[in-house]
Amino acid sequence: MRKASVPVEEAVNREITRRIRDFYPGGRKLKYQSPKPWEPNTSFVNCYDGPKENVGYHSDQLTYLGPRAVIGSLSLGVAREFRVRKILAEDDEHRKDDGSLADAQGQISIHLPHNSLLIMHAEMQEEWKHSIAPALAIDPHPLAGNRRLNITYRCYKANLHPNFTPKCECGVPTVLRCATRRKESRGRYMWMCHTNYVPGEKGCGYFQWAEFDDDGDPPWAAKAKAMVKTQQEAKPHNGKDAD
Ligand SMILES: O=C(O)CCC(=O)C(=O)O
Ligand SMILES: [Fe+2]
Repeated sequence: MRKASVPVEEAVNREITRRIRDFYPGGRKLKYQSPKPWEPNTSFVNCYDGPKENVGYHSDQLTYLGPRAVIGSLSLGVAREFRVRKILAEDDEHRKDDGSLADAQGQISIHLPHNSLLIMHAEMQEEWKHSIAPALAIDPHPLAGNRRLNITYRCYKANLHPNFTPKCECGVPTVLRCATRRKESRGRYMWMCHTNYVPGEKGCGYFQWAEFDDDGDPPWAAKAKAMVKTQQEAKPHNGKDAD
């Protein structure tokens, strides 16, 4: 996982630069996107054992990643299908008479063969949902058999550690979400009670709009940086001290 993170980091940074240059308005990074090179410090592994195992449509949690997060996603083993669809506001004009949004949401399928890298760029989690569809049939892989392994590389921001983010009335660190439902608030970020998202549990209903500067850092970024630096300096040295 660590070994692969090196070529993944290089490829992702190369593609971020290319995307900004060739596709973003004015050749500039998006508002709230980090201007710094992408450095993954966290990864998650998923194993899909057999064709039926899947993950439904979702966007990834932004709580520790912050706005406009980039995620590198490595596929190993059995080839599977990654699907993406656009998130539309509930009041979007695309809604059909029967209330469905299916047509406008579209659906794009991306084939993910063994050893491929998919990059979820800065607009992905806020504007799109993604899933791994169940497969009707799969071609077994010589090493992995019926399994597909997926490693997502992510960059957790030190200033979004729960030591710094707002806590709700339950006393628990809140989660960061992006508003998608209503046109007027679409694209704004909010801190919300985490328990609201635990099935069967009622949270305290805590809600606060989240503010970020142009580079996606929260208002407490300078304080957080100073505290992280102090903690690092206070840590005992790992190497041997000189005699
Ligand atoms: O398996 C994949 O390619 C996607 C996994 C995923 O969406 C996730 O871990 O959030
Ligand atoms: Fe995901």
